[in-house]
Amino acid sequence: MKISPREAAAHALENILTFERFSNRETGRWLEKGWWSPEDQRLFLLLVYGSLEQLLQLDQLISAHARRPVDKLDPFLRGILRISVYQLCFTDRIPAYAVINEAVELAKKKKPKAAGLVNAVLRAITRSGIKDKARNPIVDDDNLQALSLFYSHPQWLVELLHQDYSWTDLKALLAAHQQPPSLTVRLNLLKGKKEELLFAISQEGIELEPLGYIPEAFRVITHQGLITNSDVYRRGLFHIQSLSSMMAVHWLDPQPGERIIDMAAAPGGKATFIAQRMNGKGQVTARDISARRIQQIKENAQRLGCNEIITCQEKDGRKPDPEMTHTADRVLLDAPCSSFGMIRKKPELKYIKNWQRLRELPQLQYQMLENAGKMVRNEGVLVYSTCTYLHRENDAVVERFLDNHPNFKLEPQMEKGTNDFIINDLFTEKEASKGFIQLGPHIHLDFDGFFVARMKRTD
Ligand SMILES: C[S@@+](CC[C@H](N)C(=O)[O-])C[C@H]1O[C@@H](n2cnc3c(N)ncnc32)[C@H](O)[C@@H]1O
Repeated sequence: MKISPREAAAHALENILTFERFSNRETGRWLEKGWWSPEDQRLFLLLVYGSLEQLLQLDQLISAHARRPVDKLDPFLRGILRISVYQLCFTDRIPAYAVINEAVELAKKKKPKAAGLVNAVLRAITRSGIKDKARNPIVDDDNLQALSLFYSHPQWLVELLHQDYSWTDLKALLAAHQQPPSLTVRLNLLKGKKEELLFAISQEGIELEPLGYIPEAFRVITHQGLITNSDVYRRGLFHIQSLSSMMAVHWLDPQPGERIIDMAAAPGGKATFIAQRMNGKGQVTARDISARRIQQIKENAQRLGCNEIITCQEKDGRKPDPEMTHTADRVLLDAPCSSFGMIRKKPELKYIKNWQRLRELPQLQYQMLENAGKMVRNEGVLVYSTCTYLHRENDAVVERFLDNHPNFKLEPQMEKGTNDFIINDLFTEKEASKGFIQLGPHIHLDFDGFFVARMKRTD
């Protein structure tokens, strides 16, 4: 039965936070029902993503006014309160009385006895004049607790980031996480010339603008409904991909006819771009530990028309693979990581609670990098990337690998020549000449947080 965008947002929020569903999948699931007008779809997304972005502030207000911790509230009521407080404190377009009425009606539908509590909490928050306080930047500097609350990042995460970032950079980073991310796509030049693809895509009401850094990269300006439901998407004319992801493939610099191994390839964003950069000629081995996610590589490769040169293999990258020793021209290890660089797109990542996994990541990454290195031929290239900011998962892993393998050296790919377009627009030549780069949305606006290092083997 069709429900309103507000009711769906309350459910979606709780599914994401309680059952740890990814926000993109959960919101996609609701949008696919095709229930709402474009305006209502936007409202739904605003309520889900806005509430996730500001969750800690919202919860603090709710707990204070409900006189009990949010986690003691019924999940659906909690969802209603969260999206309503978000509207009261962080949006201007809906008057307070309308927000409160809607919330009370929703509560009555499922939990009639709790409608009074919802009404009382929301009225008290409205009367408290909290709106301006919630939005004003904190004046009080260097206070971890204040930063944590204001930017809605748990204190442990702020502390973790502060181990690697100065106060100024930390604040800029947290603030950048509150900004909406760009939706970027990669044109699939295996399916036609750039102009032909752009024309076909525009015919379906999807407006794109070029992004100077990478020739295949475009920002989506307007589109109707779910972009993945469009015919041009289904026909594989483009792939939704972050600029950072595309850049990692440019750093790898795959060439037609080569043999490339992608060690952690699912869902295949980079593997399919590698195949595209090779003009569909050569051999890409796309491996992953997850059989379910390998299926996604296959679907993407099929849709993008590069399935003939991509071979999928279910493989644990921690285990050595003697048969493949020295066989690859280039190996990409886009390692499993804490993914904090994706917070703008998946704000729920801020609230993860799997500490054990976080602690184990550097060792997992190192083990996989060791095995990746063994597969590279002499004079071949090894690229290590992650979508996180933490030194211990990035430079520290690479440094340890280089210390133990003197036959590998960092290689500055960004020399004058092949990849000038990236240097000119994004990095200074000095930055680009180090052989690795840490990207962050506080400096490189359109990019997700990302790390890439390029190494060359010389025996
Ligand atoms: C960052 S994602 C890869 C994204 C992919 N390169 C792309 O561009 O679409 C990391 C991947 O590592 C895989 N993974 C995790 N542990 C692994 C292991 N021990 N061996 C191989 N793959 C692993 C995960 O299943 C996940 O698909």
